[in-house]
Amino acid sequence: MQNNSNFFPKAIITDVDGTITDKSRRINLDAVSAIRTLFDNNIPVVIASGNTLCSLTFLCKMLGTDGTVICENGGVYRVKYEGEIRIPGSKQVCIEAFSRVENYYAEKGIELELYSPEYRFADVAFARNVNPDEVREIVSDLPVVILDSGFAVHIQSANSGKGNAFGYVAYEMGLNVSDFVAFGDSHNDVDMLKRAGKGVAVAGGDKMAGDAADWVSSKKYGDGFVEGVKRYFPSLF
Ligand SMILES: O=C(O)COP(=O)(O)O
Ligand SMILES: [Mg+2]
Repeated sequence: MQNNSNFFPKAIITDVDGTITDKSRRINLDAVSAIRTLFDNNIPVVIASGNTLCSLTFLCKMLGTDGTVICENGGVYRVKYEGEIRIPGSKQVCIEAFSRVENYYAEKGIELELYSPEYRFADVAFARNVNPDEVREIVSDLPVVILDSGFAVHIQSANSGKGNAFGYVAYEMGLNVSDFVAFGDSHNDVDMLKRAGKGVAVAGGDKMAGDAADWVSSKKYGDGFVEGVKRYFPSLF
């Protein structure tokens, strides 16, 4: 994190759900417009989410970015559409951990709903009908981390968070993480918010994101994202 007031960011990295969407995952149209303004002014926009590569590729096409994405919370990343798909995460350890979690809850009569398992290369994501802290406890001896995006619980292999992939992506782009403003709303954004030159947490998100950020917007979700973009790129608006 940088604290100097002479901070001139060269790029942004942003979370999706809860940051450029509202709580029901409807995209904020002013956020779309702000992303387009940035990109059209040669400010790279990296999309970093717990979502899958195929859904984020489609989102990038619609937004009009160059396709640079961090997916599955850092389990997968790619620089530009034509870049190689890189998979620092290990799905096998996540599947093993999930099977333990699934059995634990099955004994209590609770079924876990997987999210798009057929499209995931690296992590396991499921519905938040159980407590993420309890899930963490169940697999505490395994080489996995449990992330809570506020929209899903994710099982990741250790060292495959958004923050790690952020470092790799920035390097491939010829930038430093300190050149970026990062935007997020949740626990799964914490390492990314801390690594960036400036971290912005949008209002309405969880406390951990707010604590990790340099600045918290006064407006919620996508409106907070736009507020942050205008704050750090005033000359473009
Ligand atoms: O996939 C999720 O759990 C939510 O994704 P996010 O990282 O864009 O908030
Ligand atoms: Mg989010």
